[in-house]
This record gives sequence, C-alpha cells and structure tokens, in this order.
Amino acid sequence: MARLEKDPNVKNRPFLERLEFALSGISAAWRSEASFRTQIIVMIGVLLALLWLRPAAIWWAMTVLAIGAVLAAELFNTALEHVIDHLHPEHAAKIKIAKDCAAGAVLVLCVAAIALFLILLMQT
Ligand SMILES: Nc1ncnc2c1ncn2[C@@H]1O[C@H](COP(=O)(O)OP(=O)(O)OP(=O)(O)O)[C@@H](O)[C@H]1O
Repeated sequence: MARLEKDPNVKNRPFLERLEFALSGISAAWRSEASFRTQIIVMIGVLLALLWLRPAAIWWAMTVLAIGAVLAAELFNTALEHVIDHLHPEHAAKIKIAKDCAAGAVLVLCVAAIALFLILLMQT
C-alpha cells in the first residue's frame, strides 16, 4: 500500500488542487449517499423559505451554521463509512457501533436544525 505522507505528489498540493480534492469528495458523497442528496434538497428549501420570510440577520447566520453542520457531519459520516468498508469489509459488532454513532451524530444535528427552523417559524 502506498504511503501518502511520504509522497510529494499527493501531500501539500497548491490551494486550487486541494480545493479540487475537497469538491471531488463532495461530488462523490452526492453520487453515493441518498441522505446527502436529501439533506441538500431540504436545505435549499429552507434557504428559499428564509428568502420568503426575510428574518433578521441572526436567523440567517444560525440557519447557515446549522446547514453547514449537518452537511459536514454527513460528509464525515460518509468518509468514515468508506474507510471502514475498505479496511474491514466483513460484518463486526464494533463496526456496527462506529457506523451507528456516526449516523447518530448526523441525526443529532438534523434534529437541532429542524428545532431551529421551527423556532424561527414561531418567531416570524
Ligand atoms: N461491517 C459492518 N458490520 C456491522 N454492521 C454494519 C456494517 N456495515 C454496516 N453496518 C450496519 O448497517 C448500517 C448502515 O450501514 P452504512 O452506514 O454502511 O449504510 P448507509 O446506508 O450509507 O448509512 P447512512 O444512512 O448512515 O449513511 C450501519 O449503521 C450499521 O448498523
């Protein structure tokens, strides 16, 4: 297996190339994860609702943070799944706990984001 930390062709590339790696990760998650696609579509709906409701700037800031947190957690969850499936494709009780916890982290942030949106609706 290639050791990436010693490979000058992979580590510490220029900013634009690292940006391309990051966008490629987002694109891979979009293609492989139905939940990531659902979250993005829901988030677009939430942003359209904000455009219509025109709440105070603080609500925009909190909503954008909540959206970013949910999508970032889903990307971490997807990253973890890929690493685990590559390193240990077999069924294992510990892997179930690891994957369930990662999915639980996404769920916690989704519930918090939904709660934030409901509070916003009650305030406007
Ligand atoms: N190798 C494994 N060993 C034990 N349980 C596993 C394993 N792979 C998956 N599971 C179980 O199946 C669930 C779903 O698996 P996985 O996370 O790979 O699929 P997913 O549909 O992409 O999930 P998510 O909606 O969280 O992205 C896990 O949360 C875990 O409970």
